[in-house]
Amino acid sequence: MSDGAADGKGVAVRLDKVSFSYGEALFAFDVGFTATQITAIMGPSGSGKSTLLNLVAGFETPRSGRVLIGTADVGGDPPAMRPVSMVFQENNLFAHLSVQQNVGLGRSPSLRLTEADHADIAGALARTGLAGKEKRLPRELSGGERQRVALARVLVRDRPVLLLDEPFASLGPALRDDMLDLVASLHAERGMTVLFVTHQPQDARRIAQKVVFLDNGTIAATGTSEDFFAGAGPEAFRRYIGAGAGDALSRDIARKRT
Ligand SMILES: Nc1ncnc2c1ncn2[C@@H]1O[C@H](COP(=O)(O)OP(=O)(O)OP(=O)(O)O)[C@@H](O)[C@H]1O
Repeated sequence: MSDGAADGKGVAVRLDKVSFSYGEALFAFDVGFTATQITAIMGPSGSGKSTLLNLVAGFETPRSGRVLIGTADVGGDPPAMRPVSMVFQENNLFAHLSVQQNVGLGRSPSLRLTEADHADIAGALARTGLAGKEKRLPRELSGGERQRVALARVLVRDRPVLLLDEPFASLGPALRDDMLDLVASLHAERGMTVLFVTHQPQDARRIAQKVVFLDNGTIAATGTSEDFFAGAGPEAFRRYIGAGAGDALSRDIARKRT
């Protein structure tokens, strides 16, 4: 792991004048993410949300600029060395490994696990509501349970930065709320810095303190989620979430304040 980014408690993440391209598609990111907060990353399809996460995770390398996690420039570190965990919309698990083994990978890529590791894995499985399902294969789980396994692995990996790339987008609304509440409570316990890509305004409002809004490969606006969802965010953001959604969210906030 890189210097300046201890396990556990979240550390700030900064993309310092980062430029990147996929052929014609250009990206310019200059943005900071506050330590120990949850920031929702929103924006139209193709605006660069996953690209931004991939630059932080190390799956992509900036053409110029620096990626800072804590005080460390991690630009030269491969993904496995970076102090981050990542959960995608799907395919987070190895199909041929049991739940317990998939979680164990968060501690040891070779699955050489100590008694203490096994105890931590059991604790993480219990914490995410998976006790009793240790021996199952991913195909023997529901979509929500598979994402719980991914979150259990995040717990045993215990890195200070968590990257979530639309992890619950394929789940129904009630289950999505359960999963978001689980993320919020894990965040309250561990205090990691969370970058949460979502298209769902209500999901961002439910758990995020900040919003970063992307448009066309750049950071179009940043602010608190309260301001964004109370209508003080930029016009482009209001257009993106739709006037109706914005009004409903404003009413919701007004109700909560009284
Ligand atoms: N591996 C790749 N090779 C070439 N182009 C890519 C690659 N990954 C993404 N792109 C392009 O880069 C742009 C940004 O993609 P990205 O996945 O970051 O957007 P996004 O905001 O996450 O979109 P969505 O909301 O649809 O998931 C898109 O135009 C996309 O086609």
